Amino acid sequence: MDVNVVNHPLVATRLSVLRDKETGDPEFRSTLDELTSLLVYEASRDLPVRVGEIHTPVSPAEGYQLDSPPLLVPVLRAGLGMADAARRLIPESTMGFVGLARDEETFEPRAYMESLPEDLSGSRAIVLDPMVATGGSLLHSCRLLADRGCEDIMIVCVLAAPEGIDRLAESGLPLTMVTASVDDGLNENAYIVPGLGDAGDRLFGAIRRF
Ligand SMILES: O=P(O)(O)OC[C@H]1O[C@H](OP(=O)(O)OP(=O)(O)O)[C@H](O)[C@@H]1O
Ligand SMILES: O=c1cc[nH]c(=O)[nH]1
Ligand SMILES: [Mg+2]
Repeated sequence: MDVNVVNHPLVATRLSVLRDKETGDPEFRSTLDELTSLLVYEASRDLPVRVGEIHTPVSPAEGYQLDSPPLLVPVLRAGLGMADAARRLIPESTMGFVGLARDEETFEPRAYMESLPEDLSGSRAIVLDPMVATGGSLLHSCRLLADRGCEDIMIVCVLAAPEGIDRLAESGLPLTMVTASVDDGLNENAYIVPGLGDAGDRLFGAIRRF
């Protein structure tokens, strides 16, 4: 699996704000929004374009449109914190949703929602989730897309653990990844180290679900 770790001063500074435990929830939300714009800019670099003629006020010129814009798929909850920025950057996109909550004893994802097009034959998708820890949640999400025929799945995340990357790479699914950092690994609670804590809780508050 191709993993693009975006090496850029603006990415590094925003990631540091997200990592800092002193960063409050409103700043966490706005900084994740900014960082997502930078990551999606990178992720969309190779999207195919169609060339046609447009007219400036002065003369004809070459114009470009995205050819088959991607399906954006935020993984609830935390991926919702990336959804607005991604859609702002690619307004031609459509959006589907997957809802998962990791069982904090087994570390396996529990699915509670999916809203995706039935047929994704030949299409591409950009999956949004700030955290790839064990990789279980992203594996589940990407399988849903591949089972519908999606042939090109790009994961855009903020942090990925090597364990999660290995699991995704071994899946045989058509995946690539854009991330701000590959961190050291997982602790005994399967949290990313050094990480940034629980992204969903920092965006939306801690709630007990099961
Ligand atoms: O790689 P994994 O080990 O599966 O862990 C990563 C998942 O955990 C977090 O979501 P969580 O389950 O906490 O749900 P939330 O976004 O609603 O908080 C995160 O946003 C990922 O979806
Ligand atoms: O470090 C982690 C691991 C899973 N989910 C998170 O939000 N953070
Ligand atoms: Mg969470």
